[in-house]
Amino acid sequence: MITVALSKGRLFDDFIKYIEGQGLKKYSEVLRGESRTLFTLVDDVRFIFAKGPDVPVYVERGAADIGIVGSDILDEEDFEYLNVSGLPFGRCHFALAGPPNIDHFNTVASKYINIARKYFNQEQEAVSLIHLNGSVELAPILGLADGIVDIVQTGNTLKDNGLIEYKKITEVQARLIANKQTFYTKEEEIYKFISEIGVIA
Ligand SMILES: Nc1ncnc2c1ncn2[C@@H]1O[C@H](COP(=O)(O)OP(=O)(O)OP(=O)(O)O)[C@@H](O)[C@H]1O
Ligand SMILES: O=P(O)(O)OC[C@H]1O[C@H](OP(=O)(O)OP(=O)(O)O)[C@H](O)[C@@H]1O
Repeated sequence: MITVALSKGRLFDDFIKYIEGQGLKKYSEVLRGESRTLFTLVDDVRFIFAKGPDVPVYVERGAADIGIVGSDILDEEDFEYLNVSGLPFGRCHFALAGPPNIDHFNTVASKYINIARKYFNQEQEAVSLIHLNGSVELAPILGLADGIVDIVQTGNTLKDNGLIEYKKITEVQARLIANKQTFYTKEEEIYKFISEIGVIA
């Protein structure tokens, strides 16, 4: 048996649509179930449903063999895992954003403090960072910060809150990661699953 950690939330819906597109009803029908159970078994594949930032934790420690998670999470924290492949969903990007007419960002709020720090270090800009857990668009509106570093997909959240994008920082997409040991010790089962879902290792 192999264990696959799926991120709950947006990527979960995207993953189901993706495997439906691959004609894999045996997985999608079970995953679409209404139950509150946090794991399910299909043949010899056990799926677990975790919060996005916890997926690499399960994979790093071998509690899961495979994880499907946003690259934003992998870039924000350091984990040990095998980067097997990008997946064709969950595409968005990180941006520096703020109200119009900002000349210089002295303070920036973000849920992704390490990505923001790395970006400003690269730009050689001294910026004071404020960590928030979400709804970061509020920070410049309330004067808590001059701007934000956040994920942008449609751009609607920025627009609806009167903010504009100043700089695209980096692309984000879903990724398939694997545990560094079990990728080899369970090679056959893992290869069967990832080829079934259309990922070439
Ligand atoms: N518009 C988007 N905003 C945020 N994340 C997105 C977006 N589009 C795709 N993603 C991907 O989806 C993942 C987050 O999905 P989720 O629905 O769990 O959001 P969340 O806001 O981080 O979770 P929570 O609501 O539990 O705080 C991200 O890690 C990212 O890879
Ligand atoms: O460009 P858009 O399509 O509008 O998507 C981007 C928005 O979605 C995410 O927020 P989320 O809904 O996850 O809530 P959060 O702010 O609590 O993280 C992200 O932080 C932006 O606010």
